[in-house]
Amino acid sequence: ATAQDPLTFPFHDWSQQLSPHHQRLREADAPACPVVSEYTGDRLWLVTRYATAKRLLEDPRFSSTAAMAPGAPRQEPVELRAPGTTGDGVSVLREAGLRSVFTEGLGPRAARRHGKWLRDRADTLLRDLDEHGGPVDLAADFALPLAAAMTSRVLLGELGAEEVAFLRDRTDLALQFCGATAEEQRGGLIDIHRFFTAHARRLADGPGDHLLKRLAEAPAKAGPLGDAALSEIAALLLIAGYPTSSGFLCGAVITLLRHPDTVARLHRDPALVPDTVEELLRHTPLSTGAAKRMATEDADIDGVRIRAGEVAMVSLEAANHDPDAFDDPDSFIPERRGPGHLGFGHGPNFCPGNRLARCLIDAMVRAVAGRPGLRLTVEPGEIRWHEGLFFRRPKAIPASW
Ligand code: HEM
Ligand SMILES: CC[C@@H]1NC(=O)[C@H](Cc2c[nH]c3ccccc23)NC1=O
Repeated sequence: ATAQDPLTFPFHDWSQQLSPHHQRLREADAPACPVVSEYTGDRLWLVTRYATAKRLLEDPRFSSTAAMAPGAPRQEPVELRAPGTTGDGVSVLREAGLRSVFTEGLGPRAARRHGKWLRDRADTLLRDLDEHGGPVDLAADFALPLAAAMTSRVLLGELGAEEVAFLRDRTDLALQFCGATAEEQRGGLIDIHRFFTAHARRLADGPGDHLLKRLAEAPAKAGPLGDAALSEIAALLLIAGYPTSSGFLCGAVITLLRHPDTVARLHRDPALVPDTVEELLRHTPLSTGAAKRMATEDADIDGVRIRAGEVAMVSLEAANHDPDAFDDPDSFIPERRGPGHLGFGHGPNFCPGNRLARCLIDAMVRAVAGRPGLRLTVEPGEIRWHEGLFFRRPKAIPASW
């Protein structure tokens, strides 16, 4: 690939097998390589090296908000914004002066508050499967219900099973590279916006102590949140919190079951759980796209000139498998020492849900380690994946004891 004949992006690596392009680009002489969006024709830069990724993500000249603005060069087929919305819930929170309520509601105290019932729920789901016996699908019957329970009780308030199914279907439709027309994808975004226009206030006023309620009740700068802002924020909690945690949890279950020796060690020594959670976040690929930042002025990244208005993307999965940062990167080694992973990004847009996400993954790991002997009943390469999703998710995880 050269600047005259750049690679198209994304690389269509819908399973946990990263595209060989990532390694090729990491080893290329340029720390940022030109790619072209397969869907928009936009020219974009792609960073795959760990060191360059960190420098770019902490550089204030590169803005995530600017990369989301209408008309910005983009990787995705359609702009992630329903008509009549800003499509930028993070800025809606900031302008309402609610960033601190938001990060507090996702912070260590919230993770401790929810940790107990999350562990109980993970354990109950797995125990019921164990007692039921026979082959199980650890996606539909374990990981997805656990991620849905977290999304409902911690983020959005008591969603019914059919509401969860509707929202999962709509986010899958909206957040994919291929598999739907642009019109259908815009329809998915509109359906999500319509759902929260109709239900955000009811959810906020409903039972439970969830983040949407705390945000609706917080004294905001310009008075309490209006319905439009509340529904944008609810859509942000869904889009940022649900396809990510459900896809990641499924992927992490597969990574764990591919390493039964680690599961056996965790059963003997639960002190290894936190390191296992971090190594799952480094090793398990989630996004098939990349974190994007627009240069707000001409900037030089490790010798590559990125001009103002151009968009540079970081493949966090490629960076997390960079051999210059992690020895033997494709091996799953919970005890490994080394730099921090980029599974939650890095810099000003570091995932504000990271504590809660770690708590969810921890609950899953403890439940699986509590019932050793659970194993995949298919080869990892035979697992089928939802093709085209921004956030990888398997169609099923066939397993048995
Ligand atoms: C395993 C689960 C999760 C993973 C792996 C994950 C990972 C990430 C990553 C890598 C980013 C940075 C994207 C970028 O740099 O452009 C991010 C951003 C974000 N995440 Fe998470 N996330 C997870 C769960 C959650 C949850 C449960 C929430 C709760 C609402 C959440 C809320 C957000 C928000 C609001 C942002 C945007 C932050 C900003 O742009 O300033 N995430 N997440
Ligand atoms: C259009 C493609 C889509 N656009 C994004 O900005 C995110 C950035 C990102 C990378 N890993 C994550 C994990 C959780 C939440 C967000 C991200 N990735 C995408 O694939």
